Amino acid sequence: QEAEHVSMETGSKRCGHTSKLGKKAFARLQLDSSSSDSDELSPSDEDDADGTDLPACTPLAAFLSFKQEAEQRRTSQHHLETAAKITDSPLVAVMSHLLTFLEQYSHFQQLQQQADQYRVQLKRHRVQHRRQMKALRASYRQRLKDKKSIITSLEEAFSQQQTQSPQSEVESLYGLQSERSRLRGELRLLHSQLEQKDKDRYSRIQAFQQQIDELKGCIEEREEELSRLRTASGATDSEKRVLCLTAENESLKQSLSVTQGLLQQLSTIPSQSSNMIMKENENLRSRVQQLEMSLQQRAEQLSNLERHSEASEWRRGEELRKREDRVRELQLELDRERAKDPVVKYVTQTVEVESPATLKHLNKVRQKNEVLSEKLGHQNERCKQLEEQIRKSDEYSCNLQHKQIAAYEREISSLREQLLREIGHLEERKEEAVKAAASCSAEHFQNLQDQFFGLQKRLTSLPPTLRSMKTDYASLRSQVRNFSDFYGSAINEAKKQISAAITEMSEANKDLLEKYRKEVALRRKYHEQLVELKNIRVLCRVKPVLKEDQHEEGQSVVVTPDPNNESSLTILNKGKDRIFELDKVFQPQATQEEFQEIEPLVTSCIDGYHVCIFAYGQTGSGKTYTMEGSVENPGINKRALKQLFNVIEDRKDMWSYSVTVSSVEIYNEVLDLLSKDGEKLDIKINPDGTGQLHVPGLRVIEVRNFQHIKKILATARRNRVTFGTQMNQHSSRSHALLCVTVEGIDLATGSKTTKLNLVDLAGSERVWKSGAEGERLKEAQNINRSLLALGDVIQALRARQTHIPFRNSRLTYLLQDSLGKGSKTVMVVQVSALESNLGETLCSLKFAQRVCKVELGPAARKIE
Ligand SMILES: Nc1ncnc2c1ncn2[C@@H]1O[C@H](COP(=O)(O)OP(=O)(O)OP(=O)(O)O)[C@@H](O)[C@H]1O
Repeated sequence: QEAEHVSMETGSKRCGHTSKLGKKAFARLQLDSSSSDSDELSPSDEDDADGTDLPACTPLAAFLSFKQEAEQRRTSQHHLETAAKITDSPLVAVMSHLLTFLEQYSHFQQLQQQADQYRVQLKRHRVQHRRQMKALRASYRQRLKDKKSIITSLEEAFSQQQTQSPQSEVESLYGLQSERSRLRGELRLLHSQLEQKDKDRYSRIQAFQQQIDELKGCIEEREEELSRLRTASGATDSEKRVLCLTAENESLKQSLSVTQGLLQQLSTIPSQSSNMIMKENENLRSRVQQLEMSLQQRAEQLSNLERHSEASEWRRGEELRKREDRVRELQLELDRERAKDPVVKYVTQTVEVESPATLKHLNKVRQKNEVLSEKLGHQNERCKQLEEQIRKSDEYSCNLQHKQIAAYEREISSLREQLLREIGHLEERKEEAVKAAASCSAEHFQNLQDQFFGLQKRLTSLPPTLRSMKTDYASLRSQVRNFSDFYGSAINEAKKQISAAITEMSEANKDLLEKYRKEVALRRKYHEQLVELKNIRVLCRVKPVLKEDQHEEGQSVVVTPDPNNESSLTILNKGKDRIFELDKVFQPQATQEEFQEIEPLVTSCIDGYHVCIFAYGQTGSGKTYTMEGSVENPGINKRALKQLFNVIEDRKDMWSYSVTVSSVEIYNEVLDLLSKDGEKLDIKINPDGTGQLHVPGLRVIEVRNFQHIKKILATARRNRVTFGTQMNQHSSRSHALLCVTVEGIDLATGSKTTKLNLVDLAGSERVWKSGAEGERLKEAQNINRSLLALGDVIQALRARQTHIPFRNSRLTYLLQDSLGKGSKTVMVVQVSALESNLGETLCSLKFAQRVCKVELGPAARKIE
């Protein structure tokens, strides 16, 4: 409860802090934007803004603050989840969830209000943006108009230039220069405007930077607090606070990074636009410079032309003047000569008549006159030529002027076209930039709007859930309030009850244990009495299913030992379960070590009882495995003899024992397994008068120790007849009988002799199944006959007949001592678990049950 209380407190504190932060951000942003925003609202926008007392701020700031709130809400939920994990109680976890939702509810309410305000602000901002865009477009249009007017004025200037004289051209050049200076002034103005814009942008960036610094300060504060709380040891509240603060710091960092990202975006957008404007201005400047240069060139050309025309005019004037002077001179001379004419005529007439000297003079004058007239003709011709030259030069200068003007015109028109293209291009680029900026801002607003709508939807869907959870929470809270008391008292009560029950139980257990011990002792006593009376025990071992046994695929297991009752086994026959009760059933997975049942029998053997252990069962069911075993897993034979030597060792102070061993094989005939000559033997009654059976010629070896007997067993095993059948690859085709005779001399009283027969019978088999033919068939028939005789003996013993047919077979004849009255016998019936062997398994188990019912009577010590 305390944990939840603390988390609630921290949550509310966090809320307060966040709202403070939000307000701070709003105030700051208001400083940036209110001056330009507040006076541009349309009436409809003002209507929208009615009822909200929050200052106007940019949607970006609103969005950031909103995001921050959402992050904090998420982290607070995470803290409560962590708290629930710590307290490790489902009820407290539910409580914490409810608390989270309550906290969220209050957050959502605040957020809803903020969302409304943000929407209004968004609208305002959109209107403002539209206006800004409109103004921008208008300013661009105005500037375009200005440029067009400049071009038209230039055109007019050029057209005037065409009509004007060189003097007027010079004047228009002056006009153009003044136009150029005016344009320069305009450019300067634009530049200053741009600088102003840059300054504004810089101040806005500064404001954002300040905001970021503040956020960083907040984070540092939180981190300090966090480290302070971390140093405080082991307080759960502090840990929670630490977790809360860590999460807050994370969210603050996130919002900081978001703000920085947006700041970068903001800083890049204006710089892009300013870059564009700068570029444009640069282009315009270079264009103006080009124009100026071309104007200057044209002015220079015009002045050159002027100078050239002036010079040619002057030359022409000079030439004309000279010619006029010369014509005048010649005219005067001509006039003078004409004026002299009557005197000469008279003289001539006089000369012709009167004097050869006069005639000579006359000829001279005439010649002179001819020369002069010739000179005059030349002069006239020269005058004509000069006139022609003047006319040509006039024509040339006129052509030159026209051509140059046409070239200028062409140049001007091409320049004008180029300028128009440039302007068109610039206009297009401007339009594109404006469109891109508009689409970008529209997209941005669309995104923001989508986000707001999404959040709004979420907010609208949450309140009903929150309401229901709130009611649940209230009821649970009241329950939880009383829960700790109730829980404590219930636990105390339960503890008391449990301790009482434990004491009661322990007392009852003591009684039960006592009773159980008594029961166990009684059971053991009765069992021993029963064994004493019955003296034949039947053990069953189920062979595990080996790979080589599965000749057919999909064979099912039909033999199942009862896991709860170690003397019962179930056979599934034709869909029905048949239960067999025996003295003990060993599971398929039973190991060789589990055959401790034989240990007391070995001790009985030393104590003077005749003991017989024999294995019976279908061929390949594991008889030899159980009796002999392998080198790694020795069977009953080795274990029994080891036990025998152990007991002898224990009793060596009071008893002196000698152990002899013989081994026979009943394979059609009786054969000695310990001699190599393979001589056939016969069973006879001992002529010593004890009435016991013996086999004359049988090799009997005295055994010194256990190691010695291991070698003897190996020899017997080697000499045994085995062949492969379909049922067993190493089928023992004979009954093997290991006969151990123990002669014990009581060092105090006298001596006694006992026998331990360990018998591995040949397997009962169905001839058709084992595939026996010829010699094997004969063997099988012999085996089956001797086993039949064993069955008859068992039947007779069970029926307590006076005549027991021991002599019907060599096997029963040899086992007469061990199966007869007063002996202790253990039969290990081996069965296969597979369905294919069900028939043999049933036969073996039926035989085992018959043996179970046999009573050999109380065992008798054979003491001499
Ligand atoms: N409990 C067991 N665990 C592992 N292998 C076993 C087990 N019982 C029998 N086998 C294996 O099954 C095979 C047949 O066993 P075994 O020769 O002992 O049968 P058998 O009853 O003596 O047959 P037969 O009567 O034909 O001589 C052997 O290879 C043996 O190792």
